[in-house]
Amino acid sequence: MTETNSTPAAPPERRRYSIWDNTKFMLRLARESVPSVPVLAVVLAVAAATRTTVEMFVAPVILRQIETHAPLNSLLLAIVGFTLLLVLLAAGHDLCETYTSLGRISVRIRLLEKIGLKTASTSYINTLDAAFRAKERKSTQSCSGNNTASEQVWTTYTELLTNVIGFVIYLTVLSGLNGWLIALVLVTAVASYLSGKRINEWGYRHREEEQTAFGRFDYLQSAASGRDYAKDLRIFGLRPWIVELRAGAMRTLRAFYAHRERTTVWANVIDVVLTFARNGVAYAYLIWLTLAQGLPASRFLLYFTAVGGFATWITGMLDQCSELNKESLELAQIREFLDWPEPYDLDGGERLAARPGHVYELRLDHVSFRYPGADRDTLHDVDLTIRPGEKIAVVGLNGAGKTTMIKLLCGFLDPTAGRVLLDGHDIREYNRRDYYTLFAAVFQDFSVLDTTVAQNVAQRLDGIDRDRVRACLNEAGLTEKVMSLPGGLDAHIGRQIYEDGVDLSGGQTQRLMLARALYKNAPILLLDEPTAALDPIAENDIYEHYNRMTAGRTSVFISHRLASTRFCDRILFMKNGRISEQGTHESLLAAGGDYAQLFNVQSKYYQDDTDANTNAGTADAASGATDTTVKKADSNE
Ligand SMILES: Nc1ncnc2c1ncn2[C@@H]1O[C@H](COP(=O)(O)OP(=O)(O)OP(=O)(O)O)[C@@H](O)[C@H]1O
Repeated sequence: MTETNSTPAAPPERRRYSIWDNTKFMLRLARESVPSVPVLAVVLAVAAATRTTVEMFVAPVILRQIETHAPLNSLLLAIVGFTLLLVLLAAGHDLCETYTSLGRISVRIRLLEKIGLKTASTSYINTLDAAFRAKERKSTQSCSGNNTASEQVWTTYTELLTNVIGFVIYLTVLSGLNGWLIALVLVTAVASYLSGKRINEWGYRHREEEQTAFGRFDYLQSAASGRDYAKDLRIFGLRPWIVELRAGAMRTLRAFYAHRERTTVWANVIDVVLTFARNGVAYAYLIWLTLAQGLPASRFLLYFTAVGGFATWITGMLDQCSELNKESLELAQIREFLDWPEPYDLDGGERLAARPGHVYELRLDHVSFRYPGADRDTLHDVDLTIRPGEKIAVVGLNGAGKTTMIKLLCGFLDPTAGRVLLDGHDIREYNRRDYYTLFAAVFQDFSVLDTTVAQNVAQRLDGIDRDRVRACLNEAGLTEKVMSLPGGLDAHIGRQIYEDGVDLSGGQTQRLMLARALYKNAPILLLDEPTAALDPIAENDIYEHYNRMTAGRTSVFISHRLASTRFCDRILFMKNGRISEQGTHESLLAAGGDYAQLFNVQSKYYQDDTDANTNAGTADAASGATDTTVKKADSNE
C-alpha cells in the first residue's frame, strides 16, 4: 500500500523581479505587439529634453546679443530661429505622443490577454487557491485602465530618460561653476531618493496585506450588488448585514492606507527640507558671483536658469525612479501571477493519440488526496479499478469525497499519494490537454455562456453538427423547450448580453449541460448528480436512456438517490474519504451495511407516503427508481 503523503502543496516560491527585469519584460511585450512603443519613448524623451534646453538658452542668448550690441537682423534671426525650433519640437513631440498612445494601449491589452490566458489555462488546483485568485484580481486591476502601471510605465521611462538627458546637458552647462555646488545638489538629491526608496520598500513588504484587505472589500462590494445574491439579499434581508461587513472591510482598508500615508509623509518632509537647502545655497552663490565677481547678466541668467533646471532634472529623475519603482512592483505582481508555478505543464507530456472506439480502463491506485491548506486528507488510500465500459455509480453522504474522486479521475487534481492510471499508465506522464479530451462531464455547477443553444451544446462557433445537437438535446429531454423558443437552436441563452435571451430553469440548464456532455462524445462520461435539478419524470427518462447514452463508454455517475443507481454495473459507497462498500444494488442490500441502511431510510419515506396515499404513484417512480416506466415528458419548467 502506498504511504499517505500528508504534506500539503508547498506555497509557490517567491521570485524577485527587479526594475531591470521588468523593463526587459515590457520591452519583450512591446516587441510582440507594437515595437514602435519603446522607440517613440526615446524620441519623445529626446524631443522634450531638447525643447527645455532650447528654452533655457532663449533669454540668455538674446540678452547676450543686446549686451554686445549685435545688429538688429541677427537679433531678429535669433528670435525667429528659436521660435521656429520650439514650434517644431512641440509639434513633433505632440505628434509622437498621439501616435504612441494607441500603441501603449495595445501593449497593455496584450498583457491583459496574457493574464486571461493564464487564468483560463492554469491547472485546476491553482483556481482553488485564494492567493492565486487574489493575485489574478490584482494583476487584472493593474492592466485595467490608461493610468495603470502597465501603460503608465512608458510615460515614466520617457520622463526618466528626458530627465537623464536634461541632467547631462545642464551638468555640462554648469561644469564651469564651483564643483562643491554641484556636489551639494547631487548629495541632497541622493538623500531624497533614499528616503523615497524606503517608502516604496514599505509598500512592497506590505503588498499582501493590501491585497487581502482590498480583496475582502471587493468581494463584499460585489456581494452587495451582484446578480448572484439578488434573491438572497431580498428574501433574507441581507443588505444591512452585508453592508456592515463591507463597512468593516472598508475600515480595515482605510486603516492600511492611513498607515501608509503616515509613513509617506516623513519622506515628503525630508524631500522639502533638502530641496530648500539645495536651491537656497545655489542661488546665494550665484548672487555672490554677480555682485563680487562681475558675472555678466546673460551668464547670470543662464546659470540661474540652469541651476533651477538642474535641480528640477534631479528631482525629476528621483521622482521617476520612485514612480518606476512603484510601477515595477505592480508589474512584479503581474509577473508573479503569470509565472505562478504549475504542478504540470498543460502542453507538455506524452501526447495521447485519438483512438476512436477504444474503451479505457481507469484506476485509482491507493490514492490519497489533501486539498492545499487543509489539515487532513479528503481521500484515504482509495484503490479502485474501473473496467473498460463499466458503469459505476458512486453514492455516500455529503462531504464523503465523491466529487473529489471524480476530479482526480479526470485529472483536475493530482493525488497527494498514489497514482491515477489510464490503461495502466500514470496519467501524469500524459499531455493533460489530451487527457481532458477523453472526458465529458456534467458537474454540479453549471457553466452556460450567454450565446446560442447550439453553441452551448457544441462549445464552438463554427463547424457545429446541428443534427447531432438536435439528437443530444433530444436525449437530454430538451427538444420541446428549445423548439418553443423563437430561433430554436439559434435562440440566445441568458440575459447578460442579449436582451432577447432566455433564462433557463435549473432543470433545463442541467439538461443543456447533459446535452453538451453527450455532444462531446468522449469515451469516459462523468456525471456528478446530473439529475439533481430534474423533475421525477425527466429524471426517470434519463435513467431509462442511460444504457444507450453510455453505450461503448466508461461512465461514473454520482447520485444521492440510491434507487437510481440500480442500472449501473457496480455501486461504490463512499464514507469519510474511503470506498467502504461496493457491489450491485442487491448484493449491497443483502450485506446490510451502510448502503442498505441509507436505502431503507430513503425508501421508508416513500413507503410511508405510499401507504398514506394509496392512490399516489408508485414509490419507485417518486424515488427516481428505474424499473418504473413513466411516459416521457419534456416539460417546460
Ligand atoms: N477546494 C477545497 N478545499 C478544501 N477542502 C475542500 C475543497 N473542496 C472540497 N473540500 C472538502 O473535501 C471534502 C469532500 O468534498 P466533496 O465535494 O468531494 O464531497 P462530496 O462527497 O462530493 O459531497 P456532496 O455530496 O455534498 O457533493 C469535504 O469535506 C469538503 O469540505
